[in-house]
Amino acid sequence: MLADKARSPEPTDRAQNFDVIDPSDDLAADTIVLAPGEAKEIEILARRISDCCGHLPLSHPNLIEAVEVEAGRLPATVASSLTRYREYGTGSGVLLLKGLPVDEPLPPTPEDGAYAGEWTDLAISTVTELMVMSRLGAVIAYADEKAGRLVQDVCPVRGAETRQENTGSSLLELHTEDGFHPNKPAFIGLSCLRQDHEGSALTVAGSIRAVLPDLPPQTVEVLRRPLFRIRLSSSFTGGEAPRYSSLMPVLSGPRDDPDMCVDFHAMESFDERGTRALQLLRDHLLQALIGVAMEPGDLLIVDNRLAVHGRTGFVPRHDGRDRWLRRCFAVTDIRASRGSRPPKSRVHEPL
Ligand SMILES: O=C(O)CCC(=O)C(=O)O
Ligand SMILES: [Fe+2]
Repeated sequence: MLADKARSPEPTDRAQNFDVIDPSDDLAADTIVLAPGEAKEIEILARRISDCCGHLPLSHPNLIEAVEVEAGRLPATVASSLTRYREYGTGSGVLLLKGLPVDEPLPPTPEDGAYAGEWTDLAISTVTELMVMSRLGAVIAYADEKAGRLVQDVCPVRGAETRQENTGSSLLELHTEDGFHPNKPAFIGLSCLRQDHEGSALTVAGSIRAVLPDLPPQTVEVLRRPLFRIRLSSSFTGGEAPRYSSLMPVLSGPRDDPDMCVDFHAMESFDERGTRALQLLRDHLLQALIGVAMEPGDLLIVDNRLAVHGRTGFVPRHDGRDRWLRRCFAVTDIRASRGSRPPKSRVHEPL
């Protein structure tokens, strides 16, 4: 549903909010709400993994294998919705699972953006996310980013408020995750451990499927040309001199159901038509954004080939109870990246 233009935020609000958001209606078709009994079943699977493999690091191949075996035992409703999502995607480009089991009591939200305890302290949510993502592909990470952790913390860090990274708390611009990476994730899982204090932060997403019919044909033609490049995220370069992807198109693949790779903060075109086409694509995506106020037990899975995502701004308090999501990536072809990973490792070597 489109927001009333008359209610569009004033320019000063733009640092915190996207113009068009409807948090509720549009996502109902792409939301699975688990019954308490199903959550319990998943919790039992997760405990089984922490019992057998709690002594292993999370990225150990034996642990990943055990996760994939248990993922085969997920409740049928969850498993079949994940199979359908993997095969066909959704119009919104996301799937939202609600009511997943969570760890209790929860430790304080990490102050520095990375949980310092053992993964077994958060065994239920960690293994649950890994099992779900394993039904969509092979879970992977990047050594360059977040210390190569398979399940990463997403929480506000003092001093990083305005950074275009998930450690920030002002508006996070729409982006394909790691769009500059030759082996970018196909799916991103964002699970919620703790909501922001005001319950106002929305994870937003916009799908090419939602906007393609309305994009002018000449804009689509420009977006299909390799006129664009993406600056590597500062989480990859660690603040060193900027590095860029090679030139790429924004849209690729079949004309009636293309893939999209775009980043409205870090992508540029040297061609004026490219710059205009990017702006028009963003305008259309803003009109089609869905927003989710992530609550504990939610897992939002973004199809990174179909949809961009971002986040509205929020105000952290740094009191140990700030917003806390956990992120996990999956690729559909693990063999494709074998040259960039050590043997048996799911963690990509630095770019
Ligand atoms: O904080 C959010 O809701 C999204 C953050 C994000 O884009 C990410 O972690 O990749
Ligand atoms: Fe992201």
